[in-house]
Amino acid sequence: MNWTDKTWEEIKPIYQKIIEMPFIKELKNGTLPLQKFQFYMGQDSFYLENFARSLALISARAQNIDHALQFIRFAEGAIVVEKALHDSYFQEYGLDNRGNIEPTTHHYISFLKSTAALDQVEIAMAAVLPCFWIYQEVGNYIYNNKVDKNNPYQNWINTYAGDEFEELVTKAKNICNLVAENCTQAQQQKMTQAFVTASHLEFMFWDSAYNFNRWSN
Ligand SMILES: Cc1ncc(C[n+]2csc(CCO)c2C)c(N)n1
Repeated sequence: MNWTDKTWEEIKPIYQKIIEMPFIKELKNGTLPLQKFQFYMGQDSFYLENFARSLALISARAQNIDHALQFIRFAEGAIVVEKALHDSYFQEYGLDNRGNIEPTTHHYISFLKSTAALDQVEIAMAAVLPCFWIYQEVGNYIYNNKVDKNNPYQNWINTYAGDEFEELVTKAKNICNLVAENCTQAQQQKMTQAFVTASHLEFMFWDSAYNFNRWSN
């Protein structure tokens, strides 16, 4: 079994918890209160900016020039998604500014940036993979189980459904499998641990938006 298939097995319980969480259920049904989505969008703007910085760092540290090219393209993609938030979705969903970096966002972006800067680059590649892969799975889940044609969040949901995004995720997975082949068992385990941590943080990111977790409430 390749590294990605093995690793997905590890996070299946986390993924299941994500699919069942109220944020995702209500996003799928179109009943998510607007304020919770606004909180999420504001935090996601910080996340995307710093996710892109982490990807650019990974690109700079990648040993293989094709991987460097791919990661710098991922970084560009994340900045483009952030710009789409600021330039169109903020207005569409009535948000005038992104607010402050709240605890879970702070935790997640600190984890990504420190991993990208200080850990072995293969571990950093594993740490950013759940961002792609979980969104693809959740996007497909929402798309395949949609209930209401007039979901107010449909435009945003569409960002993560579709073939173009799927291609991106396949590229990210393939790179992880290729680099894992040249890692020792111990290094592969560290890659898996980074993937699991990021998956927990993906759960927390939605959960914290649903509960408006702030430094001070
Ligand atoms: C907390 C959080 N995690 C993952 C994504 C998804 N995502 C953001 S950018 C990108 C790839 C673009 O190169 C993907 C898949 C998100 N929006 N917010």
